Amino acid sequence: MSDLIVHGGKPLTGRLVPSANKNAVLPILCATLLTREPVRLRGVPEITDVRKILEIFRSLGSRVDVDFRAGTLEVQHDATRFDEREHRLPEEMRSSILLVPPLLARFGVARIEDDVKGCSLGMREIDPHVEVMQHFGASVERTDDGLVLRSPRPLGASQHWLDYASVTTTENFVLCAALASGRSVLMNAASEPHVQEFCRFMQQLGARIEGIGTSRLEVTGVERLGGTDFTFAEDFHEIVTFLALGAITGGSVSVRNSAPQQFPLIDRTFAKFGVQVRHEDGWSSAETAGRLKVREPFTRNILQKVEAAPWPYLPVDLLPIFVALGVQAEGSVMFWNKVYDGAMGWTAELSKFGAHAFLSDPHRVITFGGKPLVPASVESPYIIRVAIALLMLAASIPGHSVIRNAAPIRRAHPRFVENLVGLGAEIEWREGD
Ligand SMILES: CC(=O)N[C@H]1[C@@H](OP(=O)(O)OP(=O)(O)OC[C@H]2O[C@@H](n3ccc(=O)[nH]c3=O)[C@H](O)[C@@H]2O)O[C@H](CO)[C@@H](O)[C@@H]1O
Ligand SMILES: C=C(OP(=O)(O)O)C(=O)O
Repeated sequence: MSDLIVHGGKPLTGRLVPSANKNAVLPILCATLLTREPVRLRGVPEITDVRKILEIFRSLGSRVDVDFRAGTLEVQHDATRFDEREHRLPEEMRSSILLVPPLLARFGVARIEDDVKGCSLGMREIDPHVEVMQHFGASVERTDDGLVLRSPRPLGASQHWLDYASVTTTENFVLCAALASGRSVLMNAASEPHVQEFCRFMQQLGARIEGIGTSRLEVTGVERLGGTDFTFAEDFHEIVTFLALGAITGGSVSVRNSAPQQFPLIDRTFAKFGVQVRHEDGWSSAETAGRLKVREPFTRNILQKVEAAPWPYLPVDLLPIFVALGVQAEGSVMFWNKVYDGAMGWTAELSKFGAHAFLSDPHRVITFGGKPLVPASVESPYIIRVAIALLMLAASIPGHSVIRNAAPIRRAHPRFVENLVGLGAEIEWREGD
């Protein structure tokens, strides 16, 4: 178990360059398996999920040359082989499922393990993925510990309309369609910044994709994909995290941000807690005039609210970070997670800090913020941004707090503790059983 020990109450101040977005890096890594040509990636973060994917690449016989200090990765899958009886996809990460289309395209066979669940946010379905593979011509067989899929090569083109705008299902559709024979169309496609970044990478490999950033993606299959040299963009999750850490501790953090056009709704959400975000010359910063305070709506008798849903709504993964602001801000806010049915239960843990948060149903929680808080020892569920939300509160409360089981942070944020120490935090990892 990895715990975070925090001596809170210090304002965090300074400038930071964020890392790449795990949810762009992982599908892009999986996509490299579609080509036999060398691919060079820059800005590769040293996070556990990346290590797991590189490990499976090595075990498949691919060439992997990574330098995490420089952030560069050279990968080539020319001598790669896959045996469904021998190889297992990485566990405890959702992105494992993104290895399935490249395996089908290259070897005509793939496995989906029972454990491709990722963060414990509630039900994480595999049916939409299986349906996509079936539309492209795959057959599916259930085994004791997962599914085995087999498909013709090349895959046939597909016209498909998703039940909902699923991030990884959209990416899997594009991965299948890139080398399929003919024109494939996906309706109700996801359009998150990481989905767009992934599609741009696919274009660099030579994939023919139209409609990036919209809910209709059209992909015309090509015979083969080439190599490329690609630099990852900055992670909006990490930008928001550091801005929020500055605001909640009464400090001021500036974060490099090359895509402020993605931020208008995020900025308005910060403003609901009295935090003003500014974007200038490629940097974003957050300022608070005095205490955090919830902005009262003009409509009488309603609560201020933050709604999270598929893009272009506020991303659900950011919700815990705003819940932490809600706990510290004077006033009440309703948080509404429209995606997951089990992502809010962790808020019971907030009472250990002396906070008042009420779980109204599996999707909604109300914070009654601005109460005096005390340091505490709290337990994080296996949810990356919840570990961060608990840490934000610990950092804002004077005294000694412990976030038990904070290791999920390492799935997405490289050098997280080092970065916070650089901003003036007193925080360290404690490794235990
Ligand atoms: C590796 C990766 O990229 N993971 C992200 C990806 O996961 P992932 O692609 O697994 O998430 P999906 O978009 O498929 O949504 C997750 C679950 O939410 C439910 N659902 C979702 C949308 C909807 O309109 N209705 C609905 O019921 C479904 O049960 C679904 O299984 O997107 C999620 C939603 O942004 C993020 O939390 C994850 O961090
Ligand atoms: C929930 C997340 O990741 P995953 O889907 O891999 O669990 C996340 O990145 O916040």
